[in-house]
Amino acid sequence: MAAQAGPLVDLSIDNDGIAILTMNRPPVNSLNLELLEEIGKSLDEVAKNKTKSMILTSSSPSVFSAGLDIMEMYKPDLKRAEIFWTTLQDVWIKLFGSSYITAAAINGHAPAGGCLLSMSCEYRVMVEGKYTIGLNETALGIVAPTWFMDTMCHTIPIRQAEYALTTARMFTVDEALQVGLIDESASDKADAIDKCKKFIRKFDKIPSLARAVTKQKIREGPLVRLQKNRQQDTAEFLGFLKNPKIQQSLEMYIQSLKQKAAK
Ligand SMILES: CCCCCCCCCCCC/C=C/CC(=O)SCCNC(=O)CCNC(=O)[C@H](O)C(C)(C)COP(=O)(O)OP(=O)(O)OC[C@H]1O[C@@H](n2cnc3c(N)ncnc32)[C@H](O)[C@@H]1OP(=O)(O)O
Repeated sequence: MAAQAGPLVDLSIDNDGIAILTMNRPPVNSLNLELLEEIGKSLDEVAKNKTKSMILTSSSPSVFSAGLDIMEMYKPDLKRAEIFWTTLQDVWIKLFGSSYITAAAINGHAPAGGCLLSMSCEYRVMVEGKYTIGLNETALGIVAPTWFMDTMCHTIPIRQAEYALTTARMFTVDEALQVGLIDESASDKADAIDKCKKFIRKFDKIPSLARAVTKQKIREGPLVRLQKNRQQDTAEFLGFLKNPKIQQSLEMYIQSLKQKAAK
């Protein structure tokens, strides 16, 4: 993978007071420990500055995020893997549980962890094109953690979520729109950001405390479930990494990605 140039995230505040958080880890914004740490710090910054809303997007022209960095899971140093996993949990808790308004301008592919980040926002606009979005873990021979599943069940009907999760379904933009996995499509990134801003402006006349408490209450179930089971969730992840069959599946998957990239 190409060497990193520049910061892993960019956090800017526009004239309307909306924070734009841009992931910037070329080539595909795969979520390694350092990127997750930077996303976490930016989410803290947005919360601390009492910014009213945030739009999550990517600097890549074709990938929102490729999900978790497979190299964090392949033959890992277990101490780092533990920190990696707890950092991912923290990012999800901060984003899914945030009191400020969140929207994702999905300007490219959003598999697995990329889909999770976007589903953790309150609104999703995806750029039209040959991009796909979904939780594809079972195709890799791995099982999405319960909180990934909860997040999907919070986004689309449970029957559709079960079908999508078990079949590792990657949705096209039109299919995602039809099932409600995304809320709108857009012609390009600028249009996606505009549409996210239009969503954010819907709250101009809604008292912010009432909005925030309502959001937190409706999201309470999945959040409490992870908070109560964090250690077990981490232990399951580490146990999974120690399983030779899983390591073999990951190795084959990495090879297939590399072969595809070399074509
Ligand atoms: C059995 C019971 C167990 C019970 C307990 C379970 C508990 C454990 C839970 C564990 C859960 C773990 C959860 C994981 C969630 C994830 O997020 S896994 C990651 C899944 N992601 C993917 O599958 C995406 C793979 N990537 C792609 O499909 C494509 O790259 C793309 C569509 C995103 C973009 O395509 P394109 O623009 O054509 O780029 P490429 O040429 O494919 O890639 C460029 C470059 O990037 C490397 N790469 C791509 N994705 C990743 C990644 N996710 N991680 C690391 N690296 C990645 C790719 O290999 C290329 O590298 P090189 O240039 O060849 O070096």
